[in-house]
Amino acid sequence: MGKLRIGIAGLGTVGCGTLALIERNRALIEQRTGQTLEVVAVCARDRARTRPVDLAGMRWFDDPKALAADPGVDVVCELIGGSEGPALETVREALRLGKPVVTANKAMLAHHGAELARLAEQAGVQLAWEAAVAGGIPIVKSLREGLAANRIRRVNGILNGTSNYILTSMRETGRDFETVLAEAQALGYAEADPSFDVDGIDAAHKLALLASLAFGGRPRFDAIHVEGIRHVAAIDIAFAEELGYRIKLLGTARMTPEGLEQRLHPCMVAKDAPIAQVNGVFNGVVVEGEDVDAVLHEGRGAGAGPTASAVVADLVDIARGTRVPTLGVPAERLADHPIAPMAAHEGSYYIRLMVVDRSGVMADISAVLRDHDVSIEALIQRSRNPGQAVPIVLTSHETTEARMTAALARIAELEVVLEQPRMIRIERL
Ligand SMILES: NC(=O)c1ccc[n+]([C@@H]2O[C@H](COP(=O)([O-])OP(=O)(O)OC[C@H]3O[C@@H](n4cnc5c(N)ncnc54)[C@H](O)[C@@H]3O)[C@@H](O)[C@H]2O)c1
Ligand SMILES: N[C@@H](CCO)C(=O)O
Ligand code: NA
Repeated sequence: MGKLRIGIAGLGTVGCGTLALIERNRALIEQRTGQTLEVVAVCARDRARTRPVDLAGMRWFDDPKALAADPGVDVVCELIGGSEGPALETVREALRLGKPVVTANKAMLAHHGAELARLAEQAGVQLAWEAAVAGGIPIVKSLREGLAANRIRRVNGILNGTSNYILTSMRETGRDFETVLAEAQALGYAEADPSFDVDGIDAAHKLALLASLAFGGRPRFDAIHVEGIRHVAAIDIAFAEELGYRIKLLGTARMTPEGLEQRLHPCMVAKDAPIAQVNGVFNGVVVEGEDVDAVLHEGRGAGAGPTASAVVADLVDIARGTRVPTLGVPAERLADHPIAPMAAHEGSYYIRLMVVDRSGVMADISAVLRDHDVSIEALIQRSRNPGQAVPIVLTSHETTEARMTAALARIAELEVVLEQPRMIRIERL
């Protein structure tokens, strides 16, 4: 039986999960590939650390580039993380030496995907990255292979397990943001720097990659409008519930007459929309193809097991000799699409204002909205607390982002408005 000799760089949540899965499903994988997957070399920062896996018989490296260069390693798993530095150097080195690479590193691919795809294709080897987007959901395979016949209309996704876990837990248990974030970190869901999770950066990395697969362009992280969940307050979660919505950190990519629209921000989605039922660490991605129509993908988006499932599936592909262009089209044929400006976005909005409770306030606010041609769909102003701060919540009919942001800037200047207005876009799915 043939043997695939694997080097694993990075022995954290994903690296140890991968080692454990290869060990546990050895016989199954041999049956499916006709090959033995054998981890022969490993690398991490701290050799002395206690780990939940047995490293006996594996060569140890302190330097991941040296692991990549080991002549006894046929395929390199980069499970270190970070868009630059050791992860990127290790992948470049492996590809330069003509070795296939498996990575879970969406940050690196969002910034250097086109260059690395070119290197892999020049070397004639696979650069596989199923684990980088939506953990255990085979979304890369789905878009790149299963839906390859379709012109894609739109991709919508909950792409960060940590922030979905936080939003779900805040809604269901009323616990505060910091407590739930600490729990997600302890469960191995969060990035090394958790602000990547809560500020939307991690999900935007993934959106750039899905948009690349869906529309055949080079990944453009810099072109994404990104907002995280720090400003989503318990009061907004409660008002959303009352209005028939759930708040989700959602990524959207679609082609518009102005160019490729890519945005990643909290959204209100109808409570009964399938994506509104995607809770906790689960991710959900809806791909709309012209021929297939909407395809919903759902599964665990983070954690050792689901992520290792994707890493090992990529190793199975490599053992089988599968050859697919890294980003779905050959690297030299990746397009450079024009980017639709966020100001051109059209949609409905939820607005929350904290105002002084006194007569004439509503008239002032309505006048500004009227002057900016923004029409109100619904309004909630319930509590009476004369002279004190009270919330006013309104939802708008369809308008443009340009009109809404101009109106909000003006509203923020009104003397009766006590805090920065809060705005959450409403997404119709
Ligand atoms: N944790 C998840 O649920 C998850 C899911 C999907 C993708 N990812 C991605 O997988 C990668 C790894 O994530 P993780 O959660 O396992 O991280 P982690 O922090 O648990 O582990 C990182 C590992 O890399 C090692 N490392 C760091 N710098 C190094 C260096 N200079 N040289 C050698 N080793 C070094 C560390 O020692 C550690 O063993 C990241 O790209 C992450 O974005 C993580
Ligand atoms: N930190 C990421 C890991 C999976 O990519 C998340 O929470 O989704
Ligand atoms: Na995946």
